[in-house]
Amino acid sequence: MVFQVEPLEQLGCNRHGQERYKQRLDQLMENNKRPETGEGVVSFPNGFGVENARDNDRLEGSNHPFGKVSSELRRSKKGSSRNSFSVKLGLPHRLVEAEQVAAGWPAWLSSAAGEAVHGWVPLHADAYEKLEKIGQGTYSSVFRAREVETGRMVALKKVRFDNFQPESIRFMAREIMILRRLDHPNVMKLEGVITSSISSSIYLVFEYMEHDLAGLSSCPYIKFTEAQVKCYMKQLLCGIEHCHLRGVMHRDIKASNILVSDQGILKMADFGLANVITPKNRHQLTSRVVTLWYRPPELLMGSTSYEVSIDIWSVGCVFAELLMGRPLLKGRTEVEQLHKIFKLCGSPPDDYWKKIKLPHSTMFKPQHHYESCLRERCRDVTETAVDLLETFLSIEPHKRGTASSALLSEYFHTQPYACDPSTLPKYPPNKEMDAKQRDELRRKKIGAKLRESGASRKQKKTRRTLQERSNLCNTAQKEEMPGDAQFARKGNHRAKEGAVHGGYPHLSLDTMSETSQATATSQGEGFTGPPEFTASSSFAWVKKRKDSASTLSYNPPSSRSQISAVDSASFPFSNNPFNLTKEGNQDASEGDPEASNPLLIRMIQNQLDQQKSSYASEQQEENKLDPLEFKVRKVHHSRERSFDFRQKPAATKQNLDKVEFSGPLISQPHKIDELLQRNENHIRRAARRSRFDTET
Ligand SMILES: Nc1ncnc2c1ncn2[C@@H]1O[C@H](COP(=O)(O)OP(=O)(O)OP(=O)(O)O)[C@@H](O)[C@H]1O
Repeated sequence: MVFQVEPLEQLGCNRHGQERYKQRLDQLMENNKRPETGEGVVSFPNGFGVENARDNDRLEGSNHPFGKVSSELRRSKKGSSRNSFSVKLGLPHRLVEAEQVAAGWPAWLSSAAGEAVHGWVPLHADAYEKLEKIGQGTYSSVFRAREVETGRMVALKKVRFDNFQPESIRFMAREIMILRRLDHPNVMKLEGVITSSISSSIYLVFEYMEHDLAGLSSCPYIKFTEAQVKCYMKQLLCGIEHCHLRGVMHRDIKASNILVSDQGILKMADFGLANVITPKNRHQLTSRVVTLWYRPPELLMGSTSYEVSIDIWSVGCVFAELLMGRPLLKGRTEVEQLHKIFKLCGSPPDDYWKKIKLPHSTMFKPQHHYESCLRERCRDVTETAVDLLETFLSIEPHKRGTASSALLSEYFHTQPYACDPSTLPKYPPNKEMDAKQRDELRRKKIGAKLRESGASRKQKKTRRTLQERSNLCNTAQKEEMPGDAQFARKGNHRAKEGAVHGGYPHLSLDTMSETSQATATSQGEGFTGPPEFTASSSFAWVKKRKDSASTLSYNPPSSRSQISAVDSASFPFSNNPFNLTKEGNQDASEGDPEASNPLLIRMIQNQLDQQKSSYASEQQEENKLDPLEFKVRKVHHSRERSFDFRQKPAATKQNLDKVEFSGPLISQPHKIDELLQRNENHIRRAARRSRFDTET
């Protein structure tokens, strides 16, 4: 039997992984000695990670410890992409699966995403001591852990699966494959994958990073010097340059996805939305990528044929955040985001609108031309920095330059130069999550002050009532589930997590009073999104929701909706069929004109519909080209995205299941968010279905 394996350097294994891998190979060779010679046979295909002829040549000629690349096998790579894994290995798919299962991979993983773990052996959970939770993403929870053997800290990203649907497994597989393709000091390295043949979960193992740029830049007592900003930007651009040169578009660059170690080393993380583009595989892409505040105008206008320049726009937003200490463009909806962009960067000239071939683009053309006010807004920033920022934030993608050209810009070649990462201060733990926690504490303090002053006697009464009910329900819970201590513990644990999340308090009965009050007092800049109702709270929630629903309903901060109303009202569209001017919306002066104009809602719906169909066609197109391109893209709406309707009380879910194509006049400003969110959920579901239809 011939075992085809990847050269270790292509696999990106760490030292321990490599040792384990070698041991495994020895074992395989031992078990498969040729009877006549007693020799084990291992050869190298041109497998995953070998991207070009230079790599192949290097490998073919090399005296690799395990053998040589077979040219024949390299040629066989041209087989159909769906079967490429087996073809590459020169083995029937079943045998490859069997081999992976023998190596310790669960069968479900091997059959759905064998290519991602090809050549690796799983790491063992008992090699790590899991510590506290340090991050929460849409599809994952991240934990700090200690490698038992070395005491080294690592981050374990636990990936959530949707009932083991192959698509959600492959979704994770794509992230793994992209991470394995990258190898750069400023890109997070995947060290291995923890799973076992009996386990139903998967952990990705990464080097532990103490901070992220969102947490650091929002910290009130941290003000970066110019040399420090240059140091971070230089590292970020080097990481991005590497990704782009390897054909990887990140598609979710934002301050919280840029991690920084205590040694000042910056690494790009979270490749969950990344995609590989090569001149050969140019196909339609989805425009529903990149977190709203960092999303470039062409995506907001529905482009499906964008390039790596979308990442450069996001880099510009991160750059501004580092310079100013707060996010630059904080839109609540796509329309508002685009409006903010035009107001800041200037609206594009007429010939831009003629040239661009974007669906509905003329709908977004402002009636009045906006001059850029970026320089005015960056009054305290040096000339070279604004020049670079202006380049990054060019409305026209080709004017943004590249990561390489940015690294050559004046900014990095004038004093003060970028400082050395090792000279950066050692900050206390500061992640986006910590910033949220700070926000939450601040809100609680304000709430406490209000209570003390007796200003919110009514609130106090409700809280007391809720607390009493909560106690009652806790008793009921205990009574109904005798001995189910684990359940109760889990509930408490989730509640604690909720408190840590700041903006997304998980409601469970024992914290209900606290979180509802936090929601009620969460006004002002710290808009962090509506509360999330967890499964752990559903038991008591079902019992009590009638009574407490009014207290627990979500009210977005009034200040934000006011800002939005002012901004949007002053944003006249040229093709103004909706009369979206200040005057035209005077009736709705209390709310967001977007929210109060059913025609605009329809316009947004049109855009969403269009995106939905382009998304579906992208999926079909991607499925044709690469069987592993399958995932439902995460729809990022900055902090709104934890709004999970599935976990809403049943009574409201019914209503929420309806799609509103042309809703009635909506008076509350926050309704537009719900409407958009609801429609997006429908789009996601529809896209999932369409992908399933294509796959089955
Ligand atoms: N290597 C690491 N070291 C320390 N913290 C990490 C590491 N990787 C991730 N985190 C933390 O966990 C959070 C979530 O991780 P990540 O962004 O990879 O997950 P995700 O599910 O893809 O999230 P999102 O929904 O934001 O895209 C990060 O914002 C970060 O704070």
